[in-house]
Amino acid sequence: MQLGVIGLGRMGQIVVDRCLDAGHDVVAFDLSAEATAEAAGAGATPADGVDDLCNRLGAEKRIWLMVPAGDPVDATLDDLEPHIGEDDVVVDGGNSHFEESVRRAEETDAAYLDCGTSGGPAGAHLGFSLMVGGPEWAYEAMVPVFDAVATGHEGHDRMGPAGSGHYVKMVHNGVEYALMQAYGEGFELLANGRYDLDLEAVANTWNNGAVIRSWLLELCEEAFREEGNDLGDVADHVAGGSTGTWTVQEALEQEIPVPLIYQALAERFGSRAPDEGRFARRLANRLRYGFGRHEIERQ
Ligand SMILES: NC(=O)C1=CN([C@@H]2O[C@H](COP(=O)(O)OP(=O)(O)OC[C@H]3O[C@@H](n4cnc5c(N)ncnc54)[C@H](O)[C@@H]3O)[C@@H](O)[C@H]2O)C=CC1
Ligand SMILES: O=C(CO)[C@H](O)[C@H](O)COP(=O)(O)O
Repeated sequence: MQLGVIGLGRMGQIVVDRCLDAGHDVVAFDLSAEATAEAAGAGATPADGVDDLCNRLGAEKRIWLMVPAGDPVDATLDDLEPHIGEDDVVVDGGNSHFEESVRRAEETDAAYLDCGTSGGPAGAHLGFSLMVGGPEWAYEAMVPVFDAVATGHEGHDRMGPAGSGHYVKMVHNGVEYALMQAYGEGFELLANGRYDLDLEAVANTWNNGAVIRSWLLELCEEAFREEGNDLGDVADHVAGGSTGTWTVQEALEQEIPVPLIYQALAERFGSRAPDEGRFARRLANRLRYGFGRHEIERQ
């Protein structure tokens, strides 16, 4: 199958690589010529703009957007608009707000799939978990690509109509915040508690059979191994926060209590005050690098 990929950063490059590995033809474009060249080096056909990318795709175009959420998605859709019609499929694999995705699905001539993507750059070899919203026929048309980009056939599913994929991913991120906060608080207590503990060893023991084992806990283990038991110079500052804010806003609107997710979000905002040296926040800062390759802020 032939796929156009627009946005070739940490995540888009993996979409390209995994599609090429699965035998698909990829036409790739990024505003950064360096990123486009990297995709070409992996075997994709480089395009020098959205027009060029579309001209290189045949009929029934299949296009994956992996640009930052917000204006870059709308700008790319504006550029695509003269080239796409009802037989084409556009996938937005970024962290867009679900309501924006509903609007875009209504405004776009092509079938529009909002695709929540989880796994981060570190999941390159394993594949992603994909939560897809939009028309069923378009989802079915993209299955060969989803099979390649996800962990396999079980790694993707259609959640429902337009917006539902990004809605599920938004809630996923809220859960991610709360889990990070829970691990952070536990390790903060252990780091400052009664015993002189090796936290990497604790995390390793928990990861082998404990009820609370998980990938995030494996990333805690990696953080202690690489930064040291006291997390070295990792700062008490947690960036990000938009997807968690959306989750809490939606919970308020639906009158669903989400106190843990709210508290985790509040801790992030609290971390923006002068450095208090909170261990839980320093671990969250380091974990965001672990799963998303978001820059570690250091003291
Ligand atoms: N990093 C992560 O762990 C995850 C990221 N995401 C989402 O995936 C999307 C992409 O994230 P990353 O790859 O991490 O970002 P990134 O910053 O590494 O890459 C974004 C790329 O898009 C390019 N770009 C920006 N505007 C463009 C435009 N108008 N046309 C063409 N290229 C353009 C940039 O030059 C850059 O190469 C975001 O929505 C992000 O929230 C989703 C899941 C996990
Ligand atoms: O989606 C992700 C992980 O699942 C990204 O890493 C995202 O950037 C994390 O959310 P935020 O930036 O709101 O902390």
